[in-house]
Amino acid sequence: MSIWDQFFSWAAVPGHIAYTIIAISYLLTNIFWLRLAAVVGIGFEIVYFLISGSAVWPSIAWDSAFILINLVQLGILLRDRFSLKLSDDQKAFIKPIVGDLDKAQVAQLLRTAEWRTLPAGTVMTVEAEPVRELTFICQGQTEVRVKDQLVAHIGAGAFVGDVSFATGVTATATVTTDEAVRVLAFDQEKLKTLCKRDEQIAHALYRRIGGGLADKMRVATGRL
Ligand SMILES: Nc1ncnc2c1ncn2[C@@H]1O[C@@H]2COP(=O)(O)O[C@H]2[C@H]1O
Repeated sequence: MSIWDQFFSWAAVPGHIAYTIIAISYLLTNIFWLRLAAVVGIGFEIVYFLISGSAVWPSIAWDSAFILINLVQLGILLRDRFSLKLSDDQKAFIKPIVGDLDKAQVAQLLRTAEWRTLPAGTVMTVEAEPVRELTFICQGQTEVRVKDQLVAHIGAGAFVGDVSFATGVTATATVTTDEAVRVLAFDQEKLKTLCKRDEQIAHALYRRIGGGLADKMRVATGRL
């Protein structure tokens, strides 16, 4: 049989399906759908090996191992996805941070954080002291003081502690709540560990922090 006859034969159909799905999986950025596509694609590849009469047992054994690895990871992702229980308010608050992360990644991200309501007058960071948390303000207003001078007010949608999180330095300002403030407080250490493990989460978070710092700079220079 010529190469073309082989390529267009019925026996090659599962192979074409397998490699098309695997190629599509390379284009996916959502880890859940990527793994699912990989399992389906590799499954078709095994069928292809079996019906094409060229059962290559070492390849089938390796394919089975790849499917098993992906199924275990899919199980973990599904467990994380189902563990995510958020009110509509909470979903709206975190939307700017999580972007288009998978639900399982959002659940992992939220495991490093705590929802809190801080009463008026709460000191969130003290200038020149270490910062333990990266705090995202969901509702309410805070004041930012440097050397006891008021330099800014920051509110919903902004981070407090972003400079120390990104650079590892002590607090550049003292931040105090002006009123009751609803926050999502991330443990910096846990968050850094998660960012090392998952580049997509790190990318989404640092993009948001970068955008927030640019906004703060624009406000600060606009006042000059
Ligand atoms: N000029 C400013 N405008 C807005 N926010 C600021 C300003 N200076 C400091 N901050 C915030 O105050 C925080 C104090 O802790 P960090 O230095 O980690 O991160 C700082 C910023 O989140």
